[in-house]
Amino acid sequence: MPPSAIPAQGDATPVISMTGVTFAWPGQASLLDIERLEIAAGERVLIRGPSGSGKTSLLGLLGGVLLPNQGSISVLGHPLETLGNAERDHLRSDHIGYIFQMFNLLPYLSLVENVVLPTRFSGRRKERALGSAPSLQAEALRLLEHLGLGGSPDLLDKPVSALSIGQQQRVAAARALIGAPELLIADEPTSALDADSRERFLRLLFDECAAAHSTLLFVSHDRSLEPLFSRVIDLPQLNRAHPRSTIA
Ligand SMILES: Nc1ncnc2c1ncn2[C@@H]1O[C@H](COP(=O)(O)OP(=O)(O)OP(=O)(O)O)[C@@H](O)[C@H]1O
Repeated sequence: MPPSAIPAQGDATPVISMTGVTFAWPGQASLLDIERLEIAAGERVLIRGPSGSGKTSLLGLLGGVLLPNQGSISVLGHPLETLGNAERDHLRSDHIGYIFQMFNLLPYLSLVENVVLPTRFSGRRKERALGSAPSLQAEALRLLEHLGLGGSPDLLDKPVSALSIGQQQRVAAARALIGAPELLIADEPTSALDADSRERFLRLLFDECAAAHSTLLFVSHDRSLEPLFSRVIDLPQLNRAHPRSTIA
């Protein structure tokens, strides 16, 4: 069954399931050795660990961009190792929204054009976005407004390169959320912000994830964020390749 035909999953199907996964970058020592990890639908999970502990690599594995040396990773009940490259691409674009570390916004596009981008690669997300709004533009504007970028038409006309880091982060969040993907993955998107802005952004993100029924996987080295999440996974503790004691 192609991933675009993945049926709606009940809450009992884990959004992510990893078993016996090992991963090393070519020519390097083992980076990840995870016996078991399961993330249920609706969880708000913080994956914490110091710089270099493998957080971004783990996200690459979960999105099927990297392949494990051993073990099995399932996303929405689909073992990634059973899918070809094109099927993994479909699974990713249809069901996963990303907020990247550096946001990866396209500077020559407007805010709204950046936000609707995932719907150009995923018919499913386009359909879902149009299910709740009269047009993709209207849905993009709704998300931008909910994430605190409404109010000023001047702002919407600016190139994204002229936005502050906090504003770019909100555009990146709206882009990840459009079309209500089941899984939202955020790779340390708040590290450039002060503590108040970080918490404000996270609360908006949580509200939007809840509205879209999206499970949130948020990666950070920042311990102060822990109380905000429903579950905290300490990567060095989970990881047999680099247990806590061996990482400075
Ligand atoms: N593209 C790559 N090619 C080769 N090795 C890499 C690559 N990306 C990461 N690594 C290696 O994997 C290790 C873990 O990197 P990773 O980015 O997964 O950690 P991280 O916990 O996300 O770090 P940070 O918090 O600094 O972003 C790095 O020390 C590096 O040696």
